[in-house]
Amino acid sequence: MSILEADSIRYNINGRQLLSDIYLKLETGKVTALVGRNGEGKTTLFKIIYGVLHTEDRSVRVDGKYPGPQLYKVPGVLGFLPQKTFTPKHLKVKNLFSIYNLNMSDCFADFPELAKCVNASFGSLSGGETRLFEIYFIVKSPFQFVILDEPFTLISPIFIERLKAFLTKEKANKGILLSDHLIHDVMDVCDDLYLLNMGVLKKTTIQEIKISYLRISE
Ligand SMILES: Nc1ncnc2c1ncn2[C@@H]1O[C@H](COP(=O)(O)OP(=O)(O)OP(=O)(O)O)[C@@H](O)[C@H]1O
Repeated sequence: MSILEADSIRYNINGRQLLSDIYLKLETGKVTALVGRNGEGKTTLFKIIYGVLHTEDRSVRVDGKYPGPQLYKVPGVLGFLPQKTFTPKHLKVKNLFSIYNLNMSDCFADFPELAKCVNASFGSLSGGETRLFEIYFIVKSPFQFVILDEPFTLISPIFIERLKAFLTKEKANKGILLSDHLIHDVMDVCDDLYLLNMGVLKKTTIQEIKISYLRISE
């Protein structure tokens, strides 16, 4: 098992303390979820952990060692799915599988509805198809950990169900950190759950989220 710990993270934006003294732990074999309302700083925290956004106060350890501030430069440790698409539109889907060195049949076994896209150029796909392929490429790439920023958003219900099954299977090989506003889908797949509220990150439970965040009383 491997552990990634993000510790002592603070970040100020326009004089406002967006993140204060954050501690977050990821483990391989688990899906860890981060929930919080719009603008709470979830994406900002992801970018800081990944190393593309600088802050003076940041400590990220992988198995107790410090790989350096730009984790994205360290091979095989951490992959990141941003909210916006990042794949060049002119590339054909089948060529992307070659670039990522991934097997198309494996992908279409998990997502049969995507098989029809194999000869299409990436730019001609629907928003949901685009998103699923990018999630697939990041999750299947040889990283110990992956961060998925809003993987369920923009995806149709059938694809969400397939994606949840896929993530539940793939966590056997890696640690997955995700955030999404589709809280019920998040709760279906997560093993560990954190709530980001007013700059403070707190480990929580599904029960607590239902009561305090979704206002569902049972
Ligand atoms: N480059 C920037 N310049 C100024 N403000 C920014 C910048 N990037 C983010 N912010 C602000 O920082 C806050 C946190 O943004 P962030 O995108 O991290 O939130 P989030 O929790 O991911 O939100 P959402 O759930 O809507 O995606 C927001 O108030 C946002 O407007």
